[in-house]
Amino acid sequence: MGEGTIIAGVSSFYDVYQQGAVTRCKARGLFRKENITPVIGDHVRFSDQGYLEEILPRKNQLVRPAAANVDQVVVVFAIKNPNPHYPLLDRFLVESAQQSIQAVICLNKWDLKEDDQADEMTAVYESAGYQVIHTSAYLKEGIAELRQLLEGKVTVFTGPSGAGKSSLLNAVDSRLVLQTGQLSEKVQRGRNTTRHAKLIPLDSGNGFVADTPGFTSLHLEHIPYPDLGQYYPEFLPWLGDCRFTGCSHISEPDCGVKLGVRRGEISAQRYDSYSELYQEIRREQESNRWK
Ligand SMILES: Nc1nc2c(ncn2[C@@H]2O[C@H](COP(=O)(O)OP(=O)(O)OP(=O)(O)O)[C@@H](O)[C@H]2O)c(=O)[nH]1
Ligand SMILES: [Zn+2]
Repeated sequence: MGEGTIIAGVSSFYDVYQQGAVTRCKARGLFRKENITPVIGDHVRFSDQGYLEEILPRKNQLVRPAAANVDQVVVVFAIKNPNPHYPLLDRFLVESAQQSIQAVICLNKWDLKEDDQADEMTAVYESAGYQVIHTSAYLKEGIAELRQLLEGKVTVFTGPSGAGKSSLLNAVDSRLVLQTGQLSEKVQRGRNTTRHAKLIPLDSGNGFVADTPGFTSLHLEHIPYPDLGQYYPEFLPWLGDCRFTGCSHISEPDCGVKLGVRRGEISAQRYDSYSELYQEIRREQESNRWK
């Protein structure tokens, strides 16, 4: 009997990583009957005959990509080319928060910086409680910090297409991208090719990363709209000041969150993106209720 981490899955076979060695295992019918699908990141036990026997309890589960036991999500945005779309960044952050996964923001292409905008954004997100790192895959800046961040953890890279996720992974450890085969796939089949997500073991043998194809939009209608405010960490200290329980922080009087915005403790940009997202998912969920 062995124990390890699933790093890749293709139909009903799974590659299980255990101290540098990979064993290809087959899932038993048992899992299908119980409606359990093994995913990358799963800690599993497998038999000497190469069957998956047991999936150990998951600490969390990410939907896109399907992965379990993720320690952190690194959300990569370029400061230019393409220009950052901050409401989309907020959606990535909300999705991680909802799954109780720590998110770190990586502002890439720092070599293209021309004005103070990226510094201002850094301040907005740092004051909201996020760790923000600055990188340039071109100039190899911030790469040591990024590498350190990955050590000993299971990390999923996400962010819009073209932000530089593959380039950063390549700068951290050239084997990472070679193993995903992504660069060559891109050349052969054009951009945005879909692949199965894989966990790639870091050079040090301690930690894994998964790259994901870039998203250009992210729908969050699975998040109940009354909960949305909980996923903006800078709102939390103000929630106790709302007069009404279940306050939407939009139209009610005596709202703690709005007070935080007036006092300059919550960024107006973050509040506006909250309010827009709230109304969008509320509309969606209310119209579904009558279907
Ligand atoms: N100037 C500059 N360009 C970069 C940097 N990092 C990546 N690029 C360029 O940005 C483009 C997109 O980089 P990728 O690494 O393919 O981006 P990605 O996020 O993996 O994109 P998808 O696979 O589509 O999700 C490429 O042309 C890179 O050469 C950087 O730090 N500075
Ligand atoms: Zn409120």
